[in-house]
Amino acid sequence: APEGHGAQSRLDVVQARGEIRVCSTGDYRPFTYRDADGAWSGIDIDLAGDLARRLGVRLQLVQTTWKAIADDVGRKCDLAMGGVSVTLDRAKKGFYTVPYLRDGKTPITLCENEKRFQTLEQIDQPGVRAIVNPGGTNEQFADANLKRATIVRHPDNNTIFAEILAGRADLMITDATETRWQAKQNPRLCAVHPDEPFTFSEKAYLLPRDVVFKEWADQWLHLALNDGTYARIAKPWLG
Ligand SMILES: O=C(O)C(=O)C[C@]1(C(=O)O)C=C[C@@H](O)C=C1
Repeated sequence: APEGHGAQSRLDVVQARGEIRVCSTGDYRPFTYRDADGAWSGIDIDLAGDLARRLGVRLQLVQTTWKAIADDVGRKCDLAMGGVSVTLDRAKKGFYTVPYLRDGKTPITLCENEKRFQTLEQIDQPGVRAIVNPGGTNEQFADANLKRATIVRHPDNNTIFAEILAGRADLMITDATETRWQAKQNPRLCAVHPDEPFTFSEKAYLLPRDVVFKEWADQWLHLALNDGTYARIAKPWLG
């Protein structure tokens, strides 16, 4: 049957096409990164490779943004991978696989300021500049929790940490996994209590509303989590 046939699962569409299209933002290390030459890397890029291999199709990565990601799934691509948090709003538009990683929001700041920004009350003060990337759960968290501090919206998540290093922002509140990675790359940046973040969240892959496709993706991810594939792929990124 041709692509788009109503009763057909996307699982069949992808196999008939011989290619799976995976949306990713490419701006969120260590999950997904796209360099200036367009080359992709990251935990979820490697896992997308494993998924395609085990499904027996080619992998095509498709550029998306945090604002557009939930709408692009099912239109521009078959699923989205790359540090996507489970949110109940996105779950109204699509399905998620089982989760594969636990995370939560925590601050990252210059090491010399680490003691000043331990609690939300310390951070939410006049004169404190909290920088945030728009479109995802970081912005939602900042809008919901920062009433007195200044929220600096910075469109490019790849240069956001340089803004803190340059002194144009005091801190960012983002996922603990990202704060650990960025602090490792930049010795002047410190992750603030990344093992005790302010929130609980989980990472999973976002799919269209298609139970047959979700069933296969869940079985693949469950297997990868339990047969050593996930551990092997995540090790160089998560340490
Ligand atoms: O929106 C999500 O699901 C994310 O987890 C992505 C998100 C965000 O929350 O904005 C998380 C951390 C990165 O700094 C960039 C994007």
